[in-house]
Amino acid sequence: MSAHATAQPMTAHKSGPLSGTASVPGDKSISHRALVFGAMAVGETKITGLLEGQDVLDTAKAMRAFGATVLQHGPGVWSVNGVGVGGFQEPADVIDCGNSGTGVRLIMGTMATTSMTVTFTGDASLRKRPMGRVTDPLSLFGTQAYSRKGGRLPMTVVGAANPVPVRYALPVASAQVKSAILLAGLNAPGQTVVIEREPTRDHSERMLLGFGAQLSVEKTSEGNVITLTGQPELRPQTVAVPRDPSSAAFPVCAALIVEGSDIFVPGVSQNLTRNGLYLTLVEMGADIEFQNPRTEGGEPVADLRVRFSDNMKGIELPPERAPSMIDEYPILSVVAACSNGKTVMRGVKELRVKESDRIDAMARGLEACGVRIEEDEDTLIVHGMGAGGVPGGATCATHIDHRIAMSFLVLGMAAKAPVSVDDASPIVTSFPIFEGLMTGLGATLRAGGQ
Ligand SMILES: O=C(O)C1=C[C@@H](OP(=O)(O)O)[C@@H](O)[C@H](O)C1
Ligand SMILES: C=C(OP(=O)(O)O)C(=O)O
Repeated sequence: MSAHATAQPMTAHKSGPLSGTASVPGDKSISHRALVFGAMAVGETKITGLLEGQDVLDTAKAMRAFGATVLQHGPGVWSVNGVGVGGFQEPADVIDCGNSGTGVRLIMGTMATTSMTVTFTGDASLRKRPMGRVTDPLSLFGTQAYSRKGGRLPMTVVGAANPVPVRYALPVASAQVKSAILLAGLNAPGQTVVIEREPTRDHSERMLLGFGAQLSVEKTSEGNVITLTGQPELRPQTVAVPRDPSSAAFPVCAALIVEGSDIFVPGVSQNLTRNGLYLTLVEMGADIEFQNPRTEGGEPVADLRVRFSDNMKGIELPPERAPSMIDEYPILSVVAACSNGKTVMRGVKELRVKESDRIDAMARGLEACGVRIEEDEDTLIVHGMGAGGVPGGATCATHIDHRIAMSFLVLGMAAKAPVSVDDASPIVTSFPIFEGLMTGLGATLRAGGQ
């Protein structure tokens, strides 16, 4: 099942100017949700622009195991014939979510308030990640979970047959935890309330409303108070998945640091819960034009024209921005290395529980490439070496983490000497066309190490 059973080393060489259009695939968060919410609805949900990355394909497989009919009709064009949570069947085998935290946590939420018992597992990366953050609040509904030590997968979840609604204040800023509780709340009679002090990506709230859920969001001094009324089934939808701003980050950042580049990146989300990287890059002095702002698939988007920016400056990022760019810190740290002065990222300890410990992975790889780093549990500081100033010439460990692999390959496009990654195979989880898209812009990526 693992997308990365065999390691695939890859090397990025210093690139000439990048040019052309970078059309990135569909948003991963919205793609997972389209499949899961579609399965929880009764009837046919039609999806266009679905990300066909391994994480999302694993969620499609899981939804089939619960009894939904999930079909691909063409590239990105899918349908889900949902049976509603009430019509879910107990999967006959273990649900393997591969590399995907979003997949496993959302799916736990969907079955937490049913009378089913489901065993979940994942690849070596997912089996290290904490699941207690989801099963603790789910236990308030009456759900039980039996896991390996430390709340790790494999884990068996026994749904609550007679769930009670829940009121829960999130102790960590996590859209996955928020979403799992909301999905469990759908099958609990009465009102389930989730309070988030710091806003996290709001795709579940937006999409659940489209799928006919009764949900309100109130902004209070405690933060966002999200109230959802339990109801037996959702209404099927037509979902047009917008492009993924977290994937767009890679060609955008590559163009900013590769001398002479000038690229066009259409349809990048301007959703305030996702656009922290783009705000940060502008503050650092990036040459990005935001053109043709509009709404696509229910999300505010703009087309980006991005040009090489040889005089970007390091900044201190406001910690409260972290949830809106949580997956973008690895690639930001590459831009920081190619900027002048230091970039200070505080309040980022969540990065330690992603596909890898991303603070450690970026720190070690950047150091190997000649960049000075400071770090503590919750902080990463990168001392910039200016455009074209990073020596490179190292092989960086990716720890089964797609974003670490892509970040170091982008660094190799701008560094003095090639940069290799020990394993590029995890890239298929979120950005299966990364290699073709980047080489199409003019990058030189070669299979194998140095
Ligand atoms: O809800 C989602 O789709 C996601 C939420 C984030 O995780 P957390 O909820 O753990 O912050 C993010 O890192 C992940 O890539 C996708
Ligand atoms: C953290 C990520 O994904 P997930 O939590 O779904 O594995 C990511 O894509 O960067």
